[in-house]
Amino acid sequence: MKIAIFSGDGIGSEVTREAVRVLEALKLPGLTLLEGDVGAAAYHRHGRPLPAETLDMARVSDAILFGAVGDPSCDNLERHLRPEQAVLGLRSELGLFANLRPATVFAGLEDLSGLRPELARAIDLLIVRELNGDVYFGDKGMRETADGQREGWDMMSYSEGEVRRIAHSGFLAARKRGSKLCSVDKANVLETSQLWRDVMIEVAAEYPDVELTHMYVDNAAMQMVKNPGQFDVVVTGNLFGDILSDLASMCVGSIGLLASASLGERQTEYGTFGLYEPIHGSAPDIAGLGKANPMATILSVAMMLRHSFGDEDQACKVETAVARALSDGVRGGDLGGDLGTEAIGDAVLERL
Ligand SMILES: NC(=O)c1ccc[n+]([C@@H]2O[C@H](COP(=O)([O-])OP(=O)(O)OC[C@H]3O[C@@H](n4cnc5c(N)ncnc54)[C@H](O)[C@@H]3O)[C@@H](O)[C@H]2O)c1
Ligand SMILES: CC(C)[C@H](C(=O)O)[C@@H](O)C(=O)O
Ligand SMILES: [Mg+2]
Repeated sequence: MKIAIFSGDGIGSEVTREAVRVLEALKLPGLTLLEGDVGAAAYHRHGRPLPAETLDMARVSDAILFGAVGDPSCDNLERHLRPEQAVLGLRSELGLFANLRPATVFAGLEDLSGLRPELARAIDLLIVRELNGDVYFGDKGMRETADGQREGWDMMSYSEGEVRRIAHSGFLAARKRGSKLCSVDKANVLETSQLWRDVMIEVAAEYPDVELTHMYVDNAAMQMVKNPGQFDVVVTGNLFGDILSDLASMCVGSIGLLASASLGERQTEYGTFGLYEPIHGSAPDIAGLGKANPMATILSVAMMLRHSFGDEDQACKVETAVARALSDGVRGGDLGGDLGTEAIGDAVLERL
């Protein structure tokens, strides 16, 4: 089994290093790790954030472990050269349209949530975020209006087929959990969302065992803080899912804890091909200081074991080691403690 490691920029390489230590400690038979350049690192070395060699490496791998991309020094480059294009390019080139972002409160962390402990305790939700469409991938540009002002524009759209396939991902995920699916949109204002809602209702007919509800995204943000325990699976578009998942992360305590899996249709001999990454970014404010919490990336390895290698036992082993570390009081700066990235990695490894 081949895993491509794309650690990227900022804390990306720091957190990925710890996740790779965990992966190696599992001694999976026939494991081969490949390393590729992405993001600002790739731009400086190859002139592009997603070099052809990296994409080729992704294509011959069974799964990808991704750190993070983004560097303030690149924020004024032409858009196609910016580091973020690496992760966007991998998602679209590899057809990884279903992004699973689970958010659950770990025992002992209720007091560290941004919410009151009694609200936080009930959080056990999964955001299913569409990843290949929406305003992210529409035409965009800068132009000049008739009265000589600069105008930025981005086209938002979803085709019926794009909504249908993520609807199935949402319903199937709900069926494996509490059978409740909340579709989040902005159908009161956007045609893109009206189509989204119509298609969700059509697909619901195939899943009579799953309860489908709808919520506008502004209300969903409010409800996530008011009563997050009401959510089981949330299915939503690319932009709303991006925002709601960062919100959910603080409801469970820290963005340093939220893992993700990005899946498509490709099957390998081991399972579903996927890209696994923490939901956070390259955190330039703490990059190079050894302060980042690597748990989100380590938990992404667990998701990889589950989805791409069908190894539920090893996935649970990794998740249990992280949960034990947290219940034993292992805390990085993001959770009010003072342990560094490597010490947190050590703590998880000791509990594997
Ligand atoms: N998938 C990705 O590669 C990805 C995701 C999000 C943002 N980004 C990029 O990352 C760069 C920085 O973005 P941002 O600052 O908006 O978001 P960010 O997620 O990088 O950081 C937000 C805040 O959370 C903190 N934080 C994030 N991860 C942490 C961790 N593991 N441990 C402790 N603290 C952590 C940071 O220090 C910062 O204060 C930008 O270039 C952005 O485009 C990349
Ligand atoms: C870096 C950026 C393109 C990315 C996104 O918006 O999808 C990030 O915020 C994420 O959540 O993975
Ligand atoms: Mg994001």
